[in-house]
Amino acid sequence: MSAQNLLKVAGLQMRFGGLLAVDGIDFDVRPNEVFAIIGPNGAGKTTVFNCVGGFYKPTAGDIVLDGHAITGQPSHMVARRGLVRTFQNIRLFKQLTVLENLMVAQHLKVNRNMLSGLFATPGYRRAERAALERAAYWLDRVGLKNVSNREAGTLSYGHQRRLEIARCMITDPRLLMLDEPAAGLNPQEKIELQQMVDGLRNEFGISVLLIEHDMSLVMGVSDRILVMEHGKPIMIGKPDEVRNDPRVIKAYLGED
Ligand SMILES: Nc1ncnc2c1ncn2[C@@H]1O[C@H](COP(=O)(O)OP(=O)(O)OP(=O)(O)O)[C@@H](O)[C@H]1O
Repeated sequence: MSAQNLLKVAGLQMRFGGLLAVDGIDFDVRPNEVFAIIGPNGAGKTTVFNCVGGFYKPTAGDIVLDGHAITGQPSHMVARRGLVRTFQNIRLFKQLTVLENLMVAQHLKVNRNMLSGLFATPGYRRAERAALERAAYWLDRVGLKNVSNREAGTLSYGHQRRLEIARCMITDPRLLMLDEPAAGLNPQEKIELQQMVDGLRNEFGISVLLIEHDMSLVMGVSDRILVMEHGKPIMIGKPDEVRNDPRVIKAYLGED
């Protein structure tokens, strides 16, 4: 891997029948960087996310994570390489408790040996204890300690978003992909979300790839931003460059 990038996307294209939803998208995400993708509705942001995260197989292009080609690999494979994501429509195990959601996330990663689980070997019990400790740490870290035994589906929207992020972070990712994390949050929750993203990046050295419509969050948290329109790139730049670029203003406001 080049020290310059953790994720490299080149010539990405995704066609749905006659529709070119994404075409000619190139960008990289550097270590410890928050990189956002913005653009009007239907610009192709989610499609890029789904290609990078292993949910779609792109029609063309290359996706390289940490020096490994992951183009077209399924999401569980890219997750093993340290790329995890949240969803626009939150996807938790709603009938499980908050704590159970964090335990399940770890079992997918560490406990692949069913026999040791069945016979509760010392190694299994040790791993289970460690998993509980990690869950307790993350509950505390995202402010959900007091609701650890509540069913996830009964939490407020803001708390469900935090749990989704904790569930990603507990797997030790290198790249955290957040799909419209501010959707449905109130102004105070948005401020807390921005602080959380910033804090996670600083403390754990992760990179963050973000899709978001809330401009104050995007401008406040991102190092660089890719602006898309009709599946194509308009520009990549720092928040100030993007904010003042006439092409971006035109894409959002349309032509008179
Ligand atoms: N599975 C699919 N099958 C067919 N067309 C699709 C599919 N997914 C997305 N599209 C189309 O691709 C285009 C880009 O959609 P996409 O959801 O990626 O945009 P977006 O920028 O994420 O939009 P939004 O901000 O509204 O979420 C749209 O025209 C959409 O209708």
